[in-house]
Amino acid sequence: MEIYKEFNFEAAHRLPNVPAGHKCARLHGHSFQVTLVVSGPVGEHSGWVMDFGDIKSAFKPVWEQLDHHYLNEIDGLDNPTSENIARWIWQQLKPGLPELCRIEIRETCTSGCIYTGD
Ligand SMILES: Nc1nc2c(c(=O)[nH]1)N=C([C@H](O)[C@H](O)COP(=O)(O)OP(=O)(O)OP(=O)(O)O)CN2
Ligand SMILES: [Zn+2]
Repeated sequence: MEIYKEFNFEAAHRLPNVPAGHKCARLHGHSFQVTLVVSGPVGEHSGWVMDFGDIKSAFKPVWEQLDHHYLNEIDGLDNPTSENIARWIWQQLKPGLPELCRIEIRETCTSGCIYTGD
């Protein structure tokens, strides 16, 4: 079964590799939304795949690096597209949360990406 936990972080970024004149080359900010999906069997006694609180605890040190930061300054995020943010979060989180199976990033109400670690 899959379970998920949703998070928000506020951050600024600019995209350095967009074509000349692209609006996203300018410094701007988003209220990013992150959904972390974890997969596993439902425990016979616990009745859950994992405590939602354990997902929150695992993400906390990663979230602290992102929230109210200028993403381009973070090591590994010099081109902070949604896709690269998802991959970066995956790299930070997967070793300590092996049950992680999907990350969804929403940059705006209409834009985002889904990453499954491929
Ligand atoms: N594949 C990607 N495309 C774009 C990314 C990205 O991370 N991956 N990022 C941006 C910008 O950061 C931009 O802030 C968000 O893009 P966009 O959806 O164009 O934002 P709008 O709110 O202006 O969208 P509208 O629906 O057109 O109002 C750009 N592209
Ligand atoms: Zn943006």
